[in-house]
Amino acid sequence: MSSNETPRGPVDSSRIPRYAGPATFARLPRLDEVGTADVAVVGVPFDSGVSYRPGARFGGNAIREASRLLRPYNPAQDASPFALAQVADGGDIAVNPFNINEAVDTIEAAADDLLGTGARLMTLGGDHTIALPLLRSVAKKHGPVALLHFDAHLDTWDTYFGAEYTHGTPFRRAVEEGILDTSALSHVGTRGPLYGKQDLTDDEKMGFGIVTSADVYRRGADEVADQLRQRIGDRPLYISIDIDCLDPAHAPGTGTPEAGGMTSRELLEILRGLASCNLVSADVVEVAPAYDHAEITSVAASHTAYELTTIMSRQIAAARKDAEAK
Ligand SMILES: N=C(N)NCCCC(=O)O
Ligand SMILES: [Zn+2]
Ligand SMILES: [Zn+2]
Repeated sequence: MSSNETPRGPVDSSRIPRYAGPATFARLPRLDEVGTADVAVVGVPFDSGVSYRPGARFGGNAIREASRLLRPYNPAQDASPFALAQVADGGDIAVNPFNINEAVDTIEAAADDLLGTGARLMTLGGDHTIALPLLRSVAKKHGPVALLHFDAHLDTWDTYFGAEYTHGTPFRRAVEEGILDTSALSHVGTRGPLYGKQDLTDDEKMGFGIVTSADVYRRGADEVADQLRQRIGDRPLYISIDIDCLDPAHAPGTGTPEAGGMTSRELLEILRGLASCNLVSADVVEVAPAYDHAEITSVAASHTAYELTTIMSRQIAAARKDAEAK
């Protein structure tokens, strides 16, 4: 979208019932309807990398369905994200469910194409395996990126059944490949049993700092966001959100649930506290609707993606304004 075009926003829910018609994220136009977008929301229906309950391949569409109730003005960030920039639903990246290596390559190539148009990506998973090809693509464009990883799990394990590409291993691969800025890596919401203490030592050696879910509870969202912001500075930032960072009470619909997690309020508040960071792309993964109830998980995921797209839209609009002033 050039600066003098008005973005095409969501369907007006005061005229067309929000439950009518096919679901796109937040009832936004499809990418093919607008040509190019500043932020492309893309589904990745892939869950062949999971170690426990399957079903995250249906996550993206569940999030789209739950996002019908999102409204165009976000008071928490005082912004109308879909008016500030063109946000559009790019549909799904169709990947091979029987061949993980091929799926990983397909995701990377599709992300290259989308990022090549100048869009930032808001990806809806899918299991956490998909973060690796997305990070590869983002790093090709921006160089090694800062990573903020919200998750109950570390996802820096080495292999499962000898497999390198799984939902428990994306960030170890990413560190090995040199696509992350190891001076700004953080896990948030970490908790639950590990295989051994070595998991933590390995993780620390890779450069990760950990904010546990208990830390979030004790210190509060604002203080946690302040600390993260300082660590990230103005580096290009990728945010990866495994919905199991939330307590199973807030996100039952996921494949590897762990007790003692963050509330959805804490997650949303931390994200809002990061609004000044240079967010280049993000994902929300591990929504498995078969274990969900009353769309609890997909509603939380849709609001999470809404905050993330709001951050991106605000930055795009601010950058445009700066460029125009010059
Ligand atoms: N990324 C997610 N959701 N889970 C990783 C858990 C890996 C394990 O079963 O040890
Ligand atoms: Zn997890
Ligand atoms: Zn994960």
